[in-house]
Amino acid sequence: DPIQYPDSWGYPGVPVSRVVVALWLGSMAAAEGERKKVIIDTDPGIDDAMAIFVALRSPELQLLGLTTTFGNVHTALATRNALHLLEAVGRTDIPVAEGSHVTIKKAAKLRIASFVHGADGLGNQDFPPPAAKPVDQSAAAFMVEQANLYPGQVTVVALGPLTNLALAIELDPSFPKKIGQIIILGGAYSINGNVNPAAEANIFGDPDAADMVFTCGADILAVGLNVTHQVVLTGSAFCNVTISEAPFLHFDTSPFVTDADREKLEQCDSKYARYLCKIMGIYFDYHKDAYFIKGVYLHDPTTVIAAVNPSLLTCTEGVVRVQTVGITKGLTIFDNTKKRYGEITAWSGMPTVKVAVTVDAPAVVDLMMQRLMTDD
Ligand SMILES: O=c1[nH]cnc2c1ncn2[C@@H]1O[C@H](CO)[C@@H](O)[C@H]1O
Repeated sequence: DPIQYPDSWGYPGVPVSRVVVALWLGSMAAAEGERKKVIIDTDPGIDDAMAIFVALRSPELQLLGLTTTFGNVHTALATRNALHLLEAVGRTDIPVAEGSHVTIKKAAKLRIASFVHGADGLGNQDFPPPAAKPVDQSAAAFMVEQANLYPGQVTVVALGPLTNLALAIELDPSFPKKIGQIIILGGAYSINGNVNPAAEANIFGDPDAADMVFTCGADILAVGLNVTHQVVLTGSAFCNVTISEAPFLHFDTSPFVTDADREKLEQCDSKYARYLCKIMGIYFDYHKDAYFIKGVYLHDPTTVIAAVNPSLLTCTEGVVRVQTVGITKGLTIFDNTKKRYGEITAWSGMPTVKVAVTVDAPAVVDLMMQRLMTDD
């Protein structure tokens, strides 16, 4: 039966049936359903902490869970840190599933980047152990379960080595078709790596797993150092650069920067910014030592933002294979598929992936700052 709306609703005197109301409510529900369901596979990690907070603060995303891996820290510590980060911002409603402690080939000797993030992965802050525990399910099993629960709708944002995703593919060969998208922070496309001139850290961490994932046929977007090295959170205050380093500086040498992003974070009072400012120092020190810059690369937040607002990046499409042995172990080689080679290659007939080529870096930094500088 018709409902009479008040004039102020813009339906003067027009009876609107309950069907219309039902449709309207239905579309509200659809809008809720349109939040992108995301699993973040992570090895926290200072920029992982930033990325997880950006995800938590983004209404475009629904964080289904965190899965943990090795890389910046060992997996057990990654799990502890993931639980701790959720606890620090009051989001213990989000499950954490622990991932593999070894590479896909069961190698236990891992390359851990504690020199980038501190021995505890979070700036050596001596945080107390979290009260919560991970769920009783492996990271790979959690990914497979969620992909089956919401076929075609789940995005995995992979911020560490790709072992858990490779295990998910082994566990369920239909996983690549059921997962909506995989956004990978990994590789260095036509530029040097950060472990050595050939390799980026996440791919170097488990090149065999990476090659499996890149060739699995899923909808994949790879965000490499060629993109993330353009996205810099600028640092504040005095920069201790000696004159001998000056020829290598990418940025100006003026000792004081007053409008730096770090300073803005320090001056605001959100719980996210407060937490991050506590742990960020060592990440800044590392960038000063390694790259001679007054700022830090936003690898992980940029990758989460590729899920939040894909229009901030452009990409190309082709086949990516990973070198798994030798001095170029971890090298990602992209075939643009524009040439028909005279012989069959390791790239021939392989599924294509998308590789990010440009980024609106100021917009990515702005979006991250916006999300982190306000509370819920
Ligand atoms: O020099 C490095 N060596 C190892 N890992 C690094 C380095 N710089 C950053 N990351 C970490 O690895 C990912 C990007 O490759 C990021 O997650 C970052 O935290």
